Amino acid sequence: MPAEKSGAAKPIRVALLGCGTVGTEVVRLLTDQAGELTQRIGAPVELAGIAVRRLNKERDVPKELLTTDAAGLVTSDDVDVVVEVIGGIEPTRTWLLDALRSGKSVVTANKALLAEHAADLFEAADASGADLYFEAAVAGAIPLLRPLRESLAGDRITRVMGIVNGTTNFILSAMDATGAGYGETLEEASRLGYAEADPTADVDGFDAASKAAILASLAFHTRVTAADVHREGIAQVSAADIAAAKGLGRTVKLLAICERVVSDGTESVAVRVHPAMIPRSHPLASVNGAFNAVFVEADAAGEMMFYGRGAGGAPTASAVLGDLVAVARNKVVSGRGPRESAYAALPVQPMGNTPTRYHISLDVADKPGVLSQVAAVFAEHDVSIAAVRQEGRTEDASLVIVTHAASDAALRSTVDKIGGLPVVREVVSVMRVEGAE
Ligand SMILES: NC(=O)C1=CN([C@@H]2O[C@H](COP(=O)(O)OP(=O)(O)OC[C@H]3O[C@@H](n4cnc5c(N)ncnc54)[C@H](O)[C@@H]3O)[C@@H](O)[C@H]2O)C=CC1
Ligand SMILES: N[C@@H](CC=O)C(=O)O
Ligand code: NA
Repeated sequence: MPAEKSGAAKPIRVALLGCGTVGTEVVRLLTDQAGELTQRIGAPVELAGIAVRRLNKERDVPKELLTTDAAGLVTSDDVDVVVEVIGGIEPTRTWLLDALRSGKSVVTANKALLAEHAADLFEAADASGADLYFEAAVAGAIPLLRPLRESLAGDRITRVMGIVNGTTNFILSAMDATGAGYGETLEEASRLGYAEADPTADVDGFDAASKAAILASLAFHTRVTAADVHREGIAQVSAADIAAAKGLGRTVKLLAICERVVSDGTESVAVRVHPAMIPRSHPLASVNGAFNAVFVEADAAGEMMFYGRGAGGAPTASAVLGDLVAVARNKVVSGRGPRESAYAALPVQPMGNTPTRYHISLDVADKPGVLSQVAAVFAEHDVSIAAVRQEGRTEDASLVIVTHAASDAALRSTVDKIGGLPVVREVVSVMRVEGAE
């Protein structure tokens, strides 16, 4: 009789690395749902140990499981699966490679590690036949990586675009809704467990860039690392930018955009993270707080939207537990989940070549000929103007310009040259524009 039907299946022994915001919730869910998980997996799941940095910190987890010997735990014969919720590159990379090489399946929420070292980790997993799952690493609780790796594996994905960082979305939403300050909102995001241990990873766009690299790799069957992603954070987004967006019926969001590009018959990928103005009528405009939402476009399936909680202890632990059930089920039937799929080996297009649209808000001298001087700079760079609005008949006139799509390099040079015109007092706001009017 198969082990899962006999009721005497060997327990799946789990090593947990890290017991912070996410780790504590993983322990809680594992404990609260132990009976149901056994039914779903066909074997009980048991915690073999929890690796922490300090043993004496107050935590609501079984004290007898705590250890500071993570290296010993991950290769212990008593462990079948390693769940990593520490974060960072080292020493977690070494521990996870050791675990995979010794045949233990790995579940991790660590996007920074995956975005830099996926190739090594998958290679180690292949060498021993272990599983590597990481649903929590992108868009927290939202099932997104499993759909890309499995459900859409028969289709051709052309674009993945969305909001993948809860902390910055929390900050931008508050700035837009109440005019709240940047610093106080970031503190609140950290208190709620959304921000990374070093929140500059969130605000400077590193976290979203790691997630974009993972999404592009899975969607396009290629290898994209964080270093391949054009990255801009939200530190430069000012109250003036938010006000300018509002004036145009738009709002500002930090977007991750992964696209397949075909030029002269050659295929490449473009992967970028930057703030952008989107119309308030756009579905992403109503994604607020720590929520995430991601659009996926595929040739046969068309457009899909994935929406839910992108950060926080319990939502992230939900994704970790889903992966744990998957790898435990595979262990029970001696099966394996999907391996790395990077056969396409597509080049990454530089940001300068990527077509984008800009919103530019200028403080100009209101005298005859200003508009024509500004328009001449656009023409010189082959950038076509979609809309112009001039306001004020005093010394403090403002000129708001929205362009049609042009290469990002041409738009950047246009802005630089305009900023140097004597009639332009200040370039008040420059931001990319996404989404149809
Ligand atoms: N908090 C969230 O909303 C989400 C977090 N993640 C990822 O989950 C991972 C964990 O995040 P959080 O729980 O929020 O972080 P956290 O900072 O609350 O927890 C990490 C824990 O690891 C411990 N730790 C650090 N170095 C250690 C070492 N050498 N040995 C043992 N323990 C060590 C820390 O003391 C801390 O308790 C990170 O990779 C993060 O990017 C992913 C999605 C959402
Ligand atoms: N710091 C991240 C946590 C989830 O990945 C975020 O804010 O989205
Ligand atoms: Na997810």
